[in-house]
Amino acid sequence: MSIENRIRHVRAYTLRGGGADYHDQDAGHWIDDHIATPMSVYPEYRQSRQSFGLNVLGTLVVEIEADDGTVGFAVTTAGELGAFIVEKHLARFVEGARVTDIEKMWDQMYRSTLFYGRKGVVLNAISAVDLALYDLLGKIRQEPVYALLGGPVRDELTMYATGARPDIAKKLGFIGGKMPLHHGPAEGEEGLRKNLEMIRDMREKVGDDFWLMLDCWMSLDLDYATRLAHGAAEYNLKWIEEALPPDDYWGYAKLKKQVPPKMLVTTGEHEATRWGFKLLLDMDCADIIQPDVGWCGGITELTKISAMADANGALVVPHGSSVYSYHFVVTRTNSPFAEFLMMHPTAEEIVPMFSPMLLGEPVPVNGKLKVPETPGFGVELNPALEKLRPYKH
Ligand SMILES: C[C@H](O)[C@H](O)CC(=O)C(=O)O
Ligand SMILES: [Mg+2]
Repeated sequence: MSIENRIRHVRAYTLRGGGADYHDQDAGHWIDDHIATPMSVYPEYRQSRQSFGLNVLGTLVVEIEADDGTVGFAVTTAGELGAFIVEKHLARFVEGARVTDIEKMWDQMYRSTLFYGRKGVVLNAISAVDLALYDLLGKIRQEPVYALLGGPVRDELTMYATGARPDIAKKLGFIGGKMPLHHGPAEGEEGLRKNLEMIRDMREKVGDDFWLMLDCWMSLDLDYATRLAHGAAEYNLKWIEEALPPDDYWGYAKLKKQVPPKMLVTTGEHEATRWGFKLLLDMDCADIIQPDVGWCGGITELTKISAMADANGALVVPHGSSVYSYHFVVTRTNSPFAEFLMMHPTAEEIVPMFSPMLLGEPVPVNGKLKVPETPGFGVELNPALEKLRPYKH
């Protein structure tokens, strides 16, 4: 095997049922239980995020095969739309290229999609190709991706858990627990009271020394977010996450100035590319930025985002992203811990974040995660799942 290997073929598939589209869960899951969203202004869309289409996309799987038969792959949220973009547009910049030339492929994918891309599904699709290229290069070089990124700066990752049960997360050894917010501004003062009551109740359950955080999933306005933050200070809330819509950079800049001392403002999971994150950083919108590695542009873009954040004194704690986050976080001092999304329906047990799609996906043990040393990202696509290939080029 040689780094002179060239890419023979790119294939894009779709899969349903959890996995990279982790919101695509069965009824009754904590992740779809009256969570505050930008759609909560409409009473008919308050109870379920699936009711307004949160799970419409499904998972995109990108496979990239080198001329020696080695196959790298990656998954993200982008479904059939992403499969079209990869097969009909992006594949041309990848097939025939040297497996090492990831920077050039990324640049061509990004520049060629500017007229309809820049963020959203197009960046999800570019991310999946980028991650599959890293997986392929790691497999060809017989090295884990973290070794391609300069090597680890720590032996294992410290993890916090996102889910409905921080009290159980504490028992499982996590460093902290992040809860979803349930009521948005349209649910008035009673909703605000219920939100604060939930934090108070959880603080009582977990005691003083455990981190408690709140994920607001873009649902608030500046006034409500400020009042919520000040109300939650009494319960020592560590951070308030994604309080405002992602385009409201001005609101985030004000919120960061208005929150109580010591409370952190975090955001960025729905942001993409170095330019999007440059706005967040230049405008001093957040203490911690949270790029999703499968949505922000992949590892190639995350290295740039991370360097910029480091120079601005901001931490980078990627949103979700499973192995794609773990391999990155272990290589960066300004990413001191990582997120684990509790995908068990009641958040009471640990199941792999992208379950059931990946084989070999690592999970935290006593709140610590060891990143696999196996080549590439160290996982395989579960062959028991029936994947579709809706477009062929
Ligand atoms: C729990 C949140 O609403 C969302 O589903 C996940 C998320 O934003 C996060 O993990 O962060
Ligand atoms: Mg979040």
